[in-house]
Amino acid sequence: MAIIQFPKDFKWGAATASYQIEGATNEDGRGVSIWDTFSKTPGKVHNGDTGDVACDSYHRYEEDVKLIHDLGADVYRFSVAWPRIFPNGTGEVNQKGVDYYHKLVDSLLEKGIEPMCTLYHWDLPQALQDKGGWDNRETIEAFVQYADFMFKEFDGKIKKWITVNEPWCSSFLSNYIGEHAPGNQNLQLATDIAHHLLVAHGRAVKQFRDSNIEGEIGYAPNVTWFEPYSTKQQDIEACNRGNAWNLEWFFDPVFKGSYPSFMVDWFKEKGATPTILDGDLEIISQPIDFLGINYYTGNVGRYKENEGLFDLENIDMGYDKTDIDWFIYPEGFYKVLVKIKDLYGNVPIYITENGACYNEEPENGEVADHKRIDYLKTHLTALKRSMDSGVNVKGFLYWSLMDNFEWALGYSMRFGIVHVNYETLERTKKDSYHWFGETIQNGEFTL
Ligand SMILES: CCOCCOc1ccc(-c2cn(C[C@@H]3NC[C@@H](O)[C@H]3O)nn2)cc1
Repeated sequence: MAIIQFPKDFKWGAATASYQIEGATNEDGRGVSIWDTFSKTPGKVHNGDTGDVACDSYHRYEEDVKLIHDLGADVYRFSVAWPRIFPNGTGEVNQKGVDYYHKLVDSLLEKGIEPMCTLYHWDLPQALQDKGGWDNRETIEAFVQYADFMFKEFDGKIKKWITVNEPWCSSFLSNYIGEHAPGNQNLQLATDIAHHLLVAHGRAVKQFRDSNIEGEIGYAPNVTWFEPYSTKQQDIEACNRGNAWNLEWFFDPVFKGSYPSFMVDWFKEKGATPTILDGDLEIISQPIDFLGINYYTGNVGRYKENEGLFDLENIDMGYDKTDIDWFIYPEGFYKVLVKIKDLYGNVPIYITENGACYNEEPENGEVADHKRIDYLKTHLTALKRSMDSGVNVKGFLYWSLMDNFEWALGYSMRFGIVHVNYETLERTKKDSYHWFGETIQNGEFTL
């Protein structure tokens, strides 16, 4: 039996996001977000689910902070709903929204839990979307105003800031694939939105530096891993393209100040070129203090002409899948982290999301989610392998603290280590919660 041990100063925690857990979408002056609009559009979200109630964390945050404390977490990652602060995206501040986040943050600090705050986790004010959303560069200005307000309002309380969560999801998944809000399907639009999200990130980092705010700032891109089916150059190059859509496309501009040329050429062939203004890449490549990494799944890929955007087909190798139909592929977690180190050096990394979807319900007040424990064991082992290979990982935040609104899949998919009964809103600690808590306490686990 192998023991997997983590450094004594390794930070452990869990993550959530505003639209997925808060509810109270029409309370205390909150403005409408694009996910309120999208979830209320027939056919967009499973079962017509919306975030109107979600986990009702807006009213139950003290109970949730106790769950985080009882877990033994060092850090809690949450996101701020931009429309709670600026209901119209810009202009007048909604003090009741600000007050809510002070109560949440104060409750965390009182229990010795470090808040890690994501500024943009997809709930863009609808008022900004009505003016073009992230396709309109004015939204960048609005984001900088929002970020600047939050930096100064919470200076000294929040010391780990994340500008943008998973820009690939907010650009390509939301505006090319069309599965997330606002649901466009246009590659040029998505490419420009991806660029504007990166500019917004860089502008917020510069504002943070210029304002001498205490703490650290980064962003949290999502990554996946395509392992070439064979050593054939076509398979290797197809997988490189698939990986680069999440990796190099969103990392090169930040760490190298340029887009990856092999992908620029590929997108050009597909009719899409990012609209870059003078100074954009200089702004985007503002140095960051840490990198958030979100990893869930990977797979084996093979070249197939005209398959998808990258002539890349997924091969079903028969790997086990979670209940959201994603392959369980911890090897990919190890490989993508080593590739990040090799490409971008040793920037401090926090795993800001990693988790498994399993939909067990409580029986006699318990949830025997042992497959989620197995997922955690294999992925934490892959993570430690990367650390032993020199990757500078500082912490791990499980996605998610509790079951919540899983975007287009609504409440049908459960990632939580705490079960939520959406009828009663009762929380039930799952077996994985207890296993994770022991791992945090011991700083190790046995494979
Ligand atoms: C090629 C076709 O693809 C169609 C679907 O493509 C994807 C890709 C990725 C996702 C996805 C969902 N999550 C979990 C969330 N991360 C942030 C947090 O809010 C979690 O709820 N991460 N990635 C969904 C769909």
